[in-house]
Amino acid sequence: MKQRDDQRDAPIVVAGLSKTYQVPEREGGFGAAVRSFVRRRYRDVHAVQEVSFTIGAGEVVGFLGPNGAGKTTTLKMLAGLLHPTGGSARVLGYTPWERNNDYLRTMTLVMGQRNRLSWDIPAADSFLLNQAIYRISDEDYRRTLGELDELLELSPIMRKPVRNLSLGERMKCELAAGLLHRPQVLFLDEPTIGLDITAQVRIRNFLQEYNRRTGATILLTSHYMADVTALCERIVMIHHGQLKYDGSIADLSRRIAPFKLVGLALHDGAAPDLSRYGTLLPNDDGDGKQRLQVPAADVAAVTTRLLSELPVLDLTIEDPPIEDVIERAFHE
Ligand SMILES: Nc1ncnc2c1ncn2[C@@H]1O[C@H](COP(=O)(O)OP(=O)(O)OP(=O)(O)O)[C@@H](O)[C@H]1O
Repeated sequence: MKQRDDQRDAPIVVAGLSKTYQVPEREGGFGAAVRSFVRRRYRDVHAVQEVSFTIGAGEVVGFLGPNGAGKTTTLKMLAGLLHPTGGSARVLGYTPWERNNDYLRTMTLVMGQRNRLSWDIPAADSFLLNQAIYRISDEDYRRTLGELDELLELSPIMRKPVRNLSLGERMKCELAAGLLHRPQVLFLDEPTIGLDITAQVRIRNFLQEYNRRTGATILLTSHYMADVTALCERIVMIHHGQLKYDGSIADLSRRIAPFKLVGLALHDGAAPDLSRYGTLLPNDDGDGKQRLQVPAADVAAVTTRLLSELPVLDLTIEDPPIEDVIERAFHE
């Protein structure tokens, strides 16, 4: 069914979305294996439970959660690969799992851990196949490939068989294959997984630029917080399939970790009792500084005292690492 009536509204609207998998269950041993042929028992795995969120046009949102939280299951439902057990979702006005061709031509799902390029042929050949599948005109194909080449530097790599590419080169080609049809909505599942820092930064910069140029809406999962802080102002967090947080990283940080870290280097020989100024943290940064955890509201007063009372060589004020904030939020 074609449903373009609410396209003016938010491109992604998820309401009470749920997915329960039925997993066959049996005990170990030969007897149990035989019995399971006769009567198979199933266990319910509630992978996604009544999750709701709305994503506006052009937003880049980080979708976070620990292993097994239900992120991939949610993305697969939104990409039309899985039917939910409950709730609804509308993406660009379509119900994803109805798999309307117009819908499939306007979104993409790129999974960092799955290959969709053929291993034995050059990516350039898979791109041509995608041109045919998505019915992209020659003119649009040339233009988009040109842009992707400019941003991802594909020319040196797209004519080699995919099996001969490095992980980072393959990921660039995977992204290009997923974007040739210029989707308006991108679901990205760990797009930088396994890449070295340089390649991660490249992909990150590319996604930023793609979003700026095309206004595409992006929902992405990543276990690298640097991806999330660089790309997303907003995060949606799930845990055990349930929505845990939806909002800005800064608000989460203020709520979960309302303190700052004051880094302090003192002149040689000075060894005062720093616990009078805040909570002294183990020094594991290797930068020779001691770190004090200080309530955000007291930072100005505490640093004034430190500077006037101690022989300070260097003093820094830092936000708590985002990894710590997210970790605390999951266990709140
Ligand atoms: N096809 C399946 N059949 C049965 N259970 C599944 C299936 N796919 C996922 N699950 C289970 O559903 C839950 C959510 O899995 P999902 O892959 O969506 O999590 P995730 O947040 O993407 O995790 P990760 O960060 O490890 O990739 C897990 O308990 C997982 O074991």
